[in-house]
Amino acid sequence: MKSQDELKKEAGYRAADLVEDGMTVGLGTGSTVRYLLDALGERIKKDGVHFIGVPTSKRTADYGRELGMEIKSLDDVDQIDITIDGADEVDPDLNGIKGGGGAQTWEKLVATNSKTCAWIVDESKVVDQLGKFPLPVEVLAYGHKQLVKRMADLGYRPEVRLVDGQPFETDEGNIIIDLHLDQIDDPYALADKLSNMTGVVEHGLFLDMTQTVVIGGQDGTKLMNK
Ligand SMILES: O=C[C@H](O)[C@H](O)[C@H](O)COP(=O)(O)O
Repeated sequence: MKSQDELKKEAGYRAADLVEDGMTVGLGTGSTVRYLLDALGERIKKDGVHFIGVPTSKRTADYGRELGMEIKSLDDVDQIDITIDGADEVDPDLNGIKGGGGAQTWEKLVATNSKTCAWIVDESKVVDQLGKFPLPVEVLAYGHKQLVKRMADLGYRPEVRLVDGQPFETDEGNIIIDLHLDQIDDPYALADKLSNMTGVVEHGLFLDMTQTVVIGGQDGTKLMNK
């Protein structure tokens, strides 16, 4: 039986084949994406493939540069051909939850400016209904305690994400509130509600944003297409 990490690696390496010479590529964030970056780094060294990488976090930008990639900010490119990113949960409609690493705001910005998107996941992340994974919401630090109260009143079971007892800080200097919802019956309605809450920067519901999911599984790597 392969470990979850091996399945992430297989998905990441398979998705690296989606990148073609000369492309501008949105580079996601997380442990699965790290394998994608490794695979792309190998293609740069072995085949001399050249592409421009648009990172979705400082971590990805740093690691991409280390591997010899040309890295540009979203503001310095005209368009992105494909974005490849991880996900925390994916449902049969290819909607998903992202932000387990706190990077969902840049991830959504890069994804919405891409011609096409692909997610790379291990099979444990494919679910019938979204919501078991706590939904990450990036919020401004100022006033976040009031926002936590409002979310609690709405029954969202909010929890400020902590690292070593201190609030986790995103690349934009904001805070993450994780919502322990258990199940999300209407992701579109919830997305609207969260987007309309003052103080919310971006939530981790990614709806109708990806066309392909590359799934690393015990029986091999499979593709789900919209
Ligand atoms: O903020 C982080 C991202 O949305 C990640 O892509 C997501 O959390 C999946 O991460 P991993 O590949 O580490 O499970």
